[in-house]
Formats: sequence, structure tokens, C-alpha cells
Amino acid sequence: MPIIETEKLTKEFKVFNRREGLLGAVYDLFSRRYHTVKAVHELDFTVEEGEMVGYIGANGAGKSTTIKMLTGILTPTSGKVMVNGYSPFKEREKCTRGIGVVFGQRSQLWWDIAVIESFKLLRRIYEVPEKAFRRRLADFTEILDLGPLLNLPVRKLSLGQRMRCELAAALLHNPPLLFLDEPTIGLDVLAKEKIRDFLKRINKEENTTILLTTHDLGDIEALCPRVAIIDHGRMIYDGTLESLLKRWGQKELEDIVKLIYQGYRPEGGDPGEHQQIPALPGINQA
Ligand SMILES: Nc1ncnc2c1ncn2[C@@H]1O[C@H](COP(=O)(O)OP(=O)(O)OP(=O)(O)O)[C@@H](O)[C@H]1O
Repeated sequence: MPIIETEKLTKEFKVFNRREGLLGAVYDLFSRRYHTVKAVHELDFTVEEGEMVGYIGANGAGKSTTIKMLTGILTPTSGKVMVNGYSPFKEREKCTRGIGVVFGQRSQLWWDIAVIESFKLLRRIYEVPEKAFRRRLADFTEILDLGPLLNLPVRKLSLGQRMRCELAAALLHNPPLLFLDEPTIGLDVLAKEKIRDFLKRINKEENTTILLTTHDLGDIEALCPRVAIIDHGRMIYDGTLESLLKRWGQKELEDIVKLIYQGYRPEGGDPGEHQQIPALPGINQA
């Protein structure tokens, strides 16, 4: 059974059109006008256990909205979604127990208390047995070098230090599925390398499935054999990184991504059909 399965998953937002100026604000009080934003459109996406998938797209493409639906934060407008065998928004608690989430821009740790106290609180929330918790904590402390950080309040940690703690926090309950949203944002090269090595290790040793959203294509190249590209809410590529590079006759993922973000579309194709993008006209296929 796939660990993530979506069928025609769609999310629309109704957005209020504000009129300009004071007079506009007065008009708005009496007649409101809206338009609809299709953030995610009929997404068919399947991830098998143990995969590491890079989920990429330009700003506003629909990545966060997808992740929010997969983690139960947002309710879809239509379509189906199953994560770990549960509906994330209907069975949110059960679903949450089987996932770990790291948002690079936000923290799941309590800002003013020591890191170890946050970990202990998370242990209680996820009902992790004491023995299993101690064992995992010892492993993470060693691999991620958390020893000197455990007794510091989170607000005193550097970004790189905090990200290592966030990863440990997301994995303390040993979830089979980990969602990562910009996990290396703002980190220096060595800190990035440490995080990437750790992710490879948990994927290999524990078969943890990882869905990685990032604008850092180095993360994708280092970690993800499979790439899914979303553009204006539609999946326009889902396949191996290798075949993406071959099909476009390019060596660098960055070059392909730039072309896609600049608006190149497959000739005569419907990008909503989950198809792979052919080579650009004029560019030799590998
Ligand atoms: N709560 C909301 N209300 C209205 N529109 C929204 C809301 N959340 C997202 N959108 C819109 O949905 C679209 C997709 O947004 P989303 O945040 O999923 O993009 P993203 O790919 O994660 O972008 P980024 O890389 O900038 O984080 C955008 O047009 C955005 O403005």
C-alpha cells in the first residue's frame, strides 16, 4: 500500500478583492467581491514506503498547500487523500502519529524552555514509551551532535543548531513518513551537509519515507532519486531525476527548473495529465 496517495486532489481559496482607498473600503462594507485561486488542481500523486521524493515548484506553485492537505492542516476542496492509510483531515490524530514534520521557517519546539524539555513534552504527546524515547534520544544526540544543546532554551540556538533539534523532535516518535519544508534554508554548507547525511541515514536504516519541499536544488540532487514538479497547482512532471535531466538534454537541474519557472509548457499537452515534459525544442536529447 502506498504511504501517500492522492486522486484529483484540489484546493481552492476564495479571496476577497479589496477595493482601493477609503471610499473603496466603504464600498467593501456593503458589497464584497471575491475571486477563486486554484492553489492545487486535480493532483494525482503516489509515494511508496521508503522513497525520498523532492517536491518542487516556483513561489506560489502550490507546494505548501499540498503539504498542508497531506498533514491535515487544510481540508481539500475536492478529491481524495490518504496518508499512512488515514484521511489526514478526517482522522487527523491517527494520521499525525505516523508523520513527522519540519518547517524550516517555523519551530515545533517551545521557544523559552530547554530543548530536552521540549523533547520530553513531545514524548508525552506522542505517547512514546520511556525506553524507546531514551534509545532514540541517545542515537540522535550522537548522530546530530546534540549533547551541548539539550539544556539550552531554543531561543539561544543558532539556526543550524535549531534545525538539528527540529529534526530530532520530528523523529522521536519514529514516524514512517517525514515531511520537510525548506529544512536547510539559511544554513551554511557544513550544516547542510550534516542534515543531508542524517536524512540519508534515517532513510537507509529505518526506511523512513521523505517528502522534501525546497528551493535548494542541491538538497534535491543530494537526496531525491525522484522529483515531482508542480506549476500553477498542476503536477507537470513526476519521475526520476535522472530521466528529467536526460529528457531535457541538460546537465543541471537548475537549468531545467529555470526554464519551467519561466513558463515553458509541453507542446499541445495538458500538464494536468501528470505527464512528463518532453525535451525543449532546439535542445538535443541525451
Ligand atoms: N490561505 C490562503 N488564502 C488564499 N490564497 C492562498 C492561501 N494560501 C495559499 N494561497 C495561494 O495559493 C497559491 C499556492 O500557494 P502555496 O503557499 O501553496 O505556494 P508554494 O508553492 O508553497 O509557494 P512558496 O514557494 O512561495 O512557499 C498561491 O497563489 C497563494 O497565494
